[in-house]
Amino acid sequence: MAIRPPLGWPRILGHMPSSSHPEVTASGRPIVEVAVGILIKPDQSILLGQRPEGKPYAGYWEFPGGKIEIGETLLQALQRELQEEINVSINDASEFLVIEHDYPHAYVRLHICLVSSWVGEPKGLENQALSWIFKKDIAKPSLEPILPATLPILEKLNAFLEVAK
Ligand SMILES: Nc1nc2c([nH]c(=O)n2[C@@H]2O[C@H](COP(=O)(O)OP(=O)(O)OP(=O)(O)O)[C@@H](O)[C@H]2O)c(=O)[nH]1
Repeated sequence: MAIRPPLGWPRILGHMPSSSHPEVTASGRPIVEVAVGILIKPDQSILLGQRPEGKPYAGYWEFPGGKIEIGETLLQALQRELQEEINVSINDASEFLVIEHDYPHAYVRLHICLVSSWVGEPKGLENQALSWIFKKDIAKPSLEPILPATLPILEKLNAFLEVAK
């Protein structure tokens, strides 16, 4: 099955959301733009990683990714983060979803992309644990705890994969 976003979705991988003046929320909090990658195998299992020590929510499970740096496009940020965190290189990705979440430490906007092709075997380069989740467990993985903003992504991915069957 080809993994691609629903028809009509904007192609934003070349979009450069960061600038030296980040967007702010109505209450004045800067919006932190984040590139997030869902590695998905042909059998539709997906990769989660555990947040390393020293970061907010250390030990929580999340998708690989991180903040988009000034001057980077979404795809460039995703390529850099996946290389730095899990040692895989990618040429392309498909936009899947954008969600925002208000954490005590930051207000984040997550640009979530599906990645169905990569080079290299994923390996936690920041000493973080990695785990493949089978398709049947995507809606409710047994891994705990999971980042609050990552849970709705798993639900939406599960629904998307069901429809795309
Ligand atoms: N990578 C990733 N970040 C997520 C997910 N869900 C979620 O809420 N986030 C939030 O998005 C932000 C990502 O920032 P990060 O701290 O991982 O970024 P980074 O790797 O650039 O870290 P650094 O600033 O230490 O270099 C965090 O506030 C994190 O809580 C997810 O599934 N994956």
